Amino acid sequence: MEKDTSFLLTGIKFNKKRFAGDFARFKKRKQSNDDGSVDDLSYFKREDTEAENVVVSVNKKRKRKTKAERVEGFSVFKGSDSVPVVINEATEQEENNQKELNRQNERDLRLRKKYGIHVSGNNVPSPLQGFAELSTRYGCESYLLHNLVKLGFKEPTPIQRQAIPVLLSGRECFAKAPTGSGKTLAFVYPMLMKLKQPSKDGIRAVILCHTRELAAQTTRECKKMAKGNKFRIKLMTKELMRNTDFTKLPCDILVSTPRRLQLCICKKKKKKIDLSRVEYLVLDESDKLFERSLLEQTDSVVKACSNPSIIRSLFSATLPDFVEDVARTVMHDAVRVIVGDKNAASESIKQKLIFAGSEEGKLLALRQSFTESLNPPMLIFVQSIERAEELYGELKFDSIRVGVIHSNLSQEQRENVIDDFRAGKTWVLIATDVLGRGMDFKGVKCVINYDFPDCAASYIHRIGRSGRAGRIGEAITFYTEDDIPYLRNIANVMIASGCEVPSWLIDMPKKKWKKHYPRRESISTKPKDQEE
Ligand SMILES: Nc1ncnc2c1ncn2[C@@H]1O[C@H](COP(=O)(O)OP(=O)(O)OP(=O)(O)O)[C@@H](O)[C@H]1O
Repeated sequence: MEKDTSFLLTGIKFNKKRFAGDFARFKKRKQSNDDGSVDDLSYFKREDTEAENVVVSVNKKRKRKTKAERVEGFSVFKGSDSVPVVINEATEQEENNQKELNRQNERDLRLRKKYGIHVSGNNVPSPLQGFAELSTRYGCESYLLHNLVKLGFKEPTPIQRQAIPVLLSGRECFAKAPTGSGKTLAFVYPMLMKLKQPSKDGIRAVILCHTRELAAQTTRECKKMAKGNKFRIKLMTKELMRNTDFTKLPCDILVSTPRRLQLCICKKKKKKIDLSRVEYLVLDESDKLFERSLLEQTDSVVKACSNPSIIRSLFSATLPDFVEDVARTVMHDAVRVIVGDKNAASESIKQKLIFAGSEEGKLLALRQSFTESLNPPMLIFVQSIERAEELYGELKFDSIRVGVIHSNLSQEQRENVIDDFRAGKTWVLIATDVLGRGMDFKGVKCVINYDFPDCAASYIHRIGRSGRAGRIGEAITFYTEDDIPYLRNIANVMIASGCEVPSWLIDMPKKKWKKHYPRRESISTKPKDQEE
């Protein structure tokens, strides 16, 4: 990674667009300084006079009251000492404004408390009371409101209530909200509102997702929300990468993985992608994008988005301290929005831990749970590609419609597996962590962590594939002797999400959780001497 990335530098550039008022004042001072004209002096004089008048207005307040007459809302002063009239009016106005501001602040506090929204930052915009405010407060176009109705969304979710106004007011934002709580809409909707119309100015918005599957899903969601407008919303596919002259690509919003976009940034001069006009950049699953495996690629993209007025936002269901630190240092006047407890999973998921003893025990427990109550669609997570194939090999001969997905499959195979699962052709999908984040399979009722997750964040995201959009979900996590030292970390998440946890688990010593991928015996019911 380069040392002085623009991600670091753009954070401290002066945003002329956002601070247009200040910029104009500054420019005026500077101009007058340059030519030393009278304008220069009058600028300061005007300020001085105002200050003087404020003092006068305070001193003469009582006197003026008796001399004032009200004519259609204007105060008219008789006599020569009527100069401070405007100031007095202004003071009253200021007091009223302050009172209204206080009332608004109280309303905001109540609303935030009701929905578990925590914010920090300067002058955080009020949360939305309902979707109707998008129109009354922000002049949202009717096609967008119409799309909300078509999608059946009646009320904004807590993250939408707060993050949408933040982004609409042109502020950068880093946000954490539970899995399945509608973060996609929280960043896509304000983006569409701000972009207003398609334009020929090149790519104006970029959404980065950590996997192709999530990028494809986000593109689809984006198109659904933009229906009725002619925005060109493109998914960066292999084909697009290979065959496109990006200088001619009609595109308003681009959704991509960091890897693919980085390759297009590095292309030969003529055909390389230009991100210098990007006005909105979203890093979805931002903590994943900042992990070592993706950091360099993510950084290249952020750096290429060099527009000084860019609005960047980071979203995830987990927000580790290091991401907060990055956000605080590099983002400009950002607002932090946290919904719920910082280390909690979605509260609509019933979480269970099952001691399986050994690897063999896990397979028995899984088959047992299928015979007792198979509750499809269901996701089963394992820790490696190899183990995903092994488990698939075991289950495909059972009378269950089972599929498997991991990063060794071709893109087409991955797409087919996802389509089959969405269409109900497969009931149980075995997956590695490639599917652990962001994917929205509405009906998933149960997630099984066949292999213990490698960290608390991965646990929160995996089980968050169930219990989405307020639905009830169930998460079962198998553990063996190898996993016991890490149980306490899961217990912490369970407690934070309001689940009951046995007291012996709470009494366990805390262990710093490095990546936990123990070597496990292969998944097989074949007697050991028959294994190849
Ligand atoms: N206001 C709303 N009312 C009802 N459903 C909604 C609303 N907003 C979004 N949804 C639905 O909620 C589901 C989850 O949304 P989304 O995928 O954006 O969640 P997320 O917070 O990004 O989850 P994750 O952290 O797992 O990525 C989707 O099916 C979406 O259509």
